[in-house]
Amino acid sequence: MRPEFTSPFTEIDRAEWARLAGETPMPLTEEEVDSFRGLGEPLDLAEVSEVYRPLSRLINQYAIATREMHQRTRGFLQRNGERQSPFVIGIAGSVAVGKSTVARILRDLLARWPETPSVQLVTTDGFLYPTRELERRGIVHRKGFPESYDRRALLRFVSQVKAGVEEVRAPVYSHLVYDIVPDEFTIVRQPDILIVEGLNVLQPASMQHPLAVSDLFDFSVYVDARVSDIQRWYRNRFLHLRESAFSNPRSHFRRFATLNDEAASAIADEFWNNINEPNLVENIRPTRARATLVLRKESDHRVQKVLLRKL
Ligand SMILES: Nc1ncnc2c1ncn2[C@@H]1O[C@H](COP(=O)(O)OP(=O)(O)O)[C@@H](O)[C@H]1O
Ligand SMILES: CC(C)(COP(=O)(O)O)[C@@H](O)C(=O)NCCC(=O)O
Repeated sequence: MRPEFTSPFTEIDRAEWARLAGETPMPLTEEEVDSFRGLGEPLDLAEVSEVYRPLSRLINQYAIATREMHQRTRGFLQRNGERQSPFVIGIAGSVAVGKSTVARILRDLLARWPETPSVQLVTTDGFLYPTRELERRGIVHRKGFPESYDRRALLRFVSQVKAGVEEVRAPVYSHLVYDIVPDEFTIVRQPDILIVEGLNVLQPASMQHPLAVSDLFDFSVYVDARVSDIQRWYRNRFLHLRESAFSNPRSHFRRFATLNDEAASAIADEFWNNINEPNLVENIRPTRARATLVLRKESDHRVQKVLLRKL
């Protein structure tokens, strides 16, 4: 008889999860929470305290345990002088699900633990091919799909940080001009924790790419929500961006700044239906089961359920 399929995750509801913060202090002020909040997200102190404080405690436990495992391995190899390699966290999920907010909160909370004062955050958009190269490959309308990234460069970058290279540079993407910024870099200098945030960070290895960046993660988070909710968040954010980013004369989307709600919603839905939802369904969501932990958001953006990998 075939064994029953069992979920690799333990499910924890919000109330139980909130209790798991234990004695972890709640160090953030209202102003700090404001500064992490993404456009259109109702993040507040209660959300940080009940969802992200327990998560920061759990990741701290993983970081301590991983450090000990590395020490034991170095002891076994009789290479005790070697440097401790950073703990690497991946954060995945759809466009407009709020990954950047989760990443910014974790960067701040994790840096408050005495074991990991230096936490650096990098988003994978810097590893998108520049528009010129997307054009050459005929994939301009596939931005955000796995093939639109220089996966080798991303893997090289994370490998070098993990190997303890003193200074490693990541290219920078501008949402405003919708392209890579020439000669601008984020410099990563031997952090205790590196957070890598992006749509496709949990993609598995393949014949063509035998090692994936996800193979270098010590912990990963998938930010999850219903597709219909994410579409609504995407549309609302697009409407909001008309008054801010799109009004900037340098914005790639400046032609949308003067559209009324109806016309702008139609454009947002077109982007969603042609690019972002297919990418979510075909590439991103299938990687959810590979995460260490899934944060499940309800339609008000609040996390109501946490899934933690048990196998
Ligand atoms: N067209 C745009 N112009 C300016 N900022 C944008 C644009 N699209 C997205 N952003 C910003 O870029 C960041 C990343 O967005 P996204 O990739 O959708 O991930 P997420 O919403 O999961 O953080 C967010 O802070 C978002 O507000
Ligand atoms: C830049 C992105 C591909 C996300 O990059 P990430 O940092 O998640 O790798 C995405 O936010 C985006 O702009 N997608 C293009 C389609 C759109 O504008 O909706």
